[in-house]
Amino acid sequence: MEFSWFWFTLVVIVASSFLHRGKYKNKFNGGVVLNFSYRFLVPGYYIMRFGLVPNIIVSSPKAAELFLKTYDLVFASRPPHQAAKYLSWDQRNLAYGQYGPYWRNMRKLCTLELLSSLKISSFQPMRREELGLLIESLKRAAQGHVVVDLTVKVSSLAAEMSCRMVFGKKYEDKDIDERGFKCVMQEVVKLVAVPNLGDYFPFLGILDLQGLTSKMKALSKVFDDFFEKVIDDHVRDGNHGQNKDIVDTMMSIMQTGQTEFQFDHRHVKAIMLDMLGGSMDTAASSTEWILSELLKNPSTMKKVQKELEDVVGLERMVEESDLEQLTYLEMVIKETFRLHPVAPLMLPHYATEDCKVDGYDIPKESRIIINTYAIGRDPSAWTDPEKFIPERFLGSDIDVRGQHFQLLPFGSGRRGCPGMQLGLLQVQLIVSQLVHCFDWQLPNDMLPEDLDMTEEFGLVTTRANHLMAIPTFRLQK
Ligand code: HEM
Repeated sequence: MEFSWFWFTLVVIVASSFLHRGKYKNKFNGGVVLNFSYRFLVPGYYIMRFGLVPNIIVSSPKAAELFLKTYDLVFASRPPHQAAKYLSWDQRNLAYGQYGPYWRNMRKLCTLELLSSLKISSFQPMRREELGLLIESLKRAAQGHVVVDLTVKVSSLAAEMSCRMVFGKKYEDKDIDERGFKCVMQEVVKLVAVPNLGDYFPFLGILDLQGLTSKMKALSKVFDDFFEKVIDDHVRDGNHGQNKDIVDTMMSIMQTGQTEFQFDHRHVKAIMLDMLGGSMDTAASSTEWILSELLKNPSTMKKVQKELEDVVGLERMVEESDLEQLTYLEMVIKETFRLHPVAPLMLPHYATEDCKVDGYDIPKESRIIINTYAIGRDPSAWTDPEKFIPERFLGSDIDVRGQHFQLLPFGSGRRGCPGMQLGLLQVQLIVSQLVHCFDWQLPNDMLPEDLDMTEEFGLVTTRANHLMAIPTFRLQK
């Protein structure tokens, strides 16, 4: 049998959790959870020692509210992390930045300058153009009654939209590395998610037993070279007036020195990776899960299409201005986020001081893992939690913006996703356009109930198998 570092690491970490079991047994109500799959964790909250690091697994809405709202300030940091060190220019980015004045300033800069409503609207023509190109290619597939790999199509669309938003243009795959842009990005997401012995036994970090650090260093060099080239291109081409991409905006900020903190090439590069990492896989995977649920539930698909017919009509394509009227689609999206949160364990939070939560001691330096997958399926919060029922949101005020702790696809509190508005917009737009322009049929006469919904676990949870379907164009023009 082939030796796997992944399983070896998990075994070592679990074994070490046994050794420390006694220490925390009386401190917290859960004892040690031995099942690693986020699917089976029991609602509530548990302490589990991975290596030398205490981990709190939060898997009920009530517990999530305590950690993300009541004591948000104590848990608003990120743990030290090998991947963050090498892949974020020494934690200069937002996603893995430690809580403090630097992170607060950077967060303000991202929210106000890079991800504001104004900035998001400025990319509207680009989104329309990229989606238009996809629709044209699907129309050709529809004419030939060809099976389409929706996983590939949607992830390419998300990647191109992200590149144009961040860099202002599409780079060719070979510009970054012979493996291609998407592949290199996926490697980052994978490396960040792999359990790393160095994170749980810091004294082992230097030995790099799994070879992860050397991979990270190599990848970081690839990104560093590529991002320097992007910066050079922007310096050479000058800024693009009203149509500034994200790099243009950051370069202006850097050149005018308007920040109250140091902001140089390293910061620009770290934020570039955040924006790409934050927007590419999340939007693609959310879209893929929504389409999967619609294909699996044809009556729901019909209702979404009927709503689109009523709001948009069959004479034209969907415009962004139509989206707020698509209330049934909104329920479908919420229901899919509940069952398939794309970041099922979010990003880890970190206790910056000892804290008593609900009467239990949480030691300083604990990692807090919010299990949104378990929360979305918590039977005390949801009736028939395993069933896909968008109508459950009819007349309910539960939304996805972090105020309702039973549904947290974007997190909540200080660390909640700053790209939520953009992410939601992209997902609503792509899904509505695809189901408005086309009827979809599963290949090989597959029945909807036979569609495989197996997940592939990672920082972002994708389908284990690609989603394949045959389109038929349904608009009158
Ligand atoms: C459907 C799309 C998206 C989903 C489901 C999603 C989900 C999330 C989640 C769950 C977190 C972690 C929250 C926490 O740890 O408390 C997060 C953080 C983050 N997201 Fe998103 N996201 C999406 C789109 C985006 C987009 C479009 C961007 C930027 C262009 C983005 C940038 C970020 C960043 C920078 C963070 C780290 C924030 C921090 O640590 O302060 N995300 N996202």
